[in-house]
Amino acid sequence: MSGFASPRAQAEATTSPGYLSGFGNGFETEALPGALPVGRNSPQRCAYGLYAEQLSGSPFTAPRAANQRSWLYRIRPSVRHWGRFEKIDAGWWRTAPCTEVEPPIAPMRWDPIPIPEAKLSFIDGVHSITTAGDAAMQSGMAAHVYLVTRSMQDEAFSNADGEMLFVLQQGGMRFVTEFGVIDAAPAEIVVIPRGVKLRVELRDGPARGYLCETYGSPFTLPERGPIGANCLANPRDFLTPVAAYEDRETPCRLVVKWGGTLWRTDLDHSPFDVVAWHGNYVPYKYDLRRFSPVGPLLFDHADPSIFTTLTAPSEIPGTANVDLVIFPERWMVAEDTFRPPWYHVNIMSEFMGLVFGQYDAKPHGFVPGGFSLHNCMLPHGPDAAAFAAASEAELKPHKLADTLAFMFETRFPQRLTQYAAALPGLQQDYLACWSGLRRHFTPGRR
Ligand SMILES: O=C(O)Cc1cc(O)ccc1O
Ligand SMILES: [Fe+2]
Repeated sequence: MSGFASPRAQAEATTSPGYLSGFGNGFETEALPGALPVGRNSPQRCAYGLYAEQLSGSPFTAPRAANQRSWLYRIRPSVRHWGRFEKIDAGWWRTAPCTEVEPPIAPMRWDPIPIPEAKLSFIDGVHSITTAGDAAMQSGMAAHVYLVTRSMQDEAFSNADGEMLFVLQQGGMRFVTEFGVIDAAPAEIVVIPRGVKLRVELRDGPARGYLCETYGSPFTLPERGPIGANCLANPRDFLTPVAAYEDRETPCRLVVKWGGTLWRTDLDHSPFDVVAWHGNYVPYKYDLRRFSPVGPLLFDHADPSIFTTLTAPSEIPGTANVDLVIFPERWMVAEDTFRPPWYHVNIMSEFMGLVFGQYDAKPHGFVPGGFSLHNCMLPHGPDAAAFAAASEAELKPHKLADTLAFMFETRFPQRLTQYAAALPGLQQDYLACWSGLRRHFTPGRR
């Protein structure tokens, strides 16, 4: 899987100018001709007086399929972006273990959080809803809602605690990273690996969306098994930015999340100073509408794992630290089948959000920007209205159109944050959506 590309070939090979296509490739890209050493990583002197630096996203000795690192050729090594740090208030950002609230033994659902008037950068705008596992054990995750009303300016952020997966719901955002620039819009996801510096800017007004922070291994593509070599999320639809750098000797504030604490230092230059890089430890974006769903063609409702877009595996096979599962537009064709999700009690815990449209199991009450939590072993399923409609529906082929929901599904029970427990949009009557599910049992009649 070589991503070799000269600057000219890059432009020809990518679907969009400014991006390299593929997942897990050994990419290479340079913003100045000849900035990348040829055939070696650490020449005695790098071109243009750059420093060479390796960024290791996996242990050196990780098996080939999981081995991730990139080589960065930059104006200063990262250690020169490191100053005297002081702790700053983490706002509503929480890190596992976070035991401030005892998790309620109930399915829960929230209305969308309104975007406030106050000026919130991405760093101030992370509002944690759940945390799971333990960041210091490099295991578990957190589900957040971000509310961003101002661009970061002369500021940079990096997260040592985990990889960040953004699901954009409202408002486009520009992610300026050490590897280059990613522009993303609602229905796209953006993944920023652990330790990669970024600056988040708004593109068209305030933004709201979801953020999964995964403390364990990075997200990767799931195996396709008997599905074969195509469909689901196809590697070529993942886009990584080409190198772009700032040569700016002006003040910049760097905030690093490390051990659940936000640390701040002041630099006298921009840390986005990577002129060229190569490797497979990279940020990327993906348009969820490119996902090619595969599903039941004759009868029954398959497990939602058929819609796994990315998986962050744990040490236990098939038991993800966290999966990103999506519920995209698709045709429903199964005969003699209750087509919406079945009723369910699950060892994995399910955080769900809605990017746009309606979700078939919950036609009302679960709205774009809202979210729900169906924790470990807590029963849930279609609400009474969805059950009634699906039980009576004429089973013609039917398109679930204009819809995009998703789930962060983790092996760990999710703890609720104080912030989420106190949100005015927490639906106190969520259980009532199932109260219309009356008994229909008639032992005398089949
Ligand atoms: O709505 C949910 O809870 C998610 C979900 C979807 C599905 O199709 C089957 C099971 C399941 O948990
Ligand atoms: Fe479920």
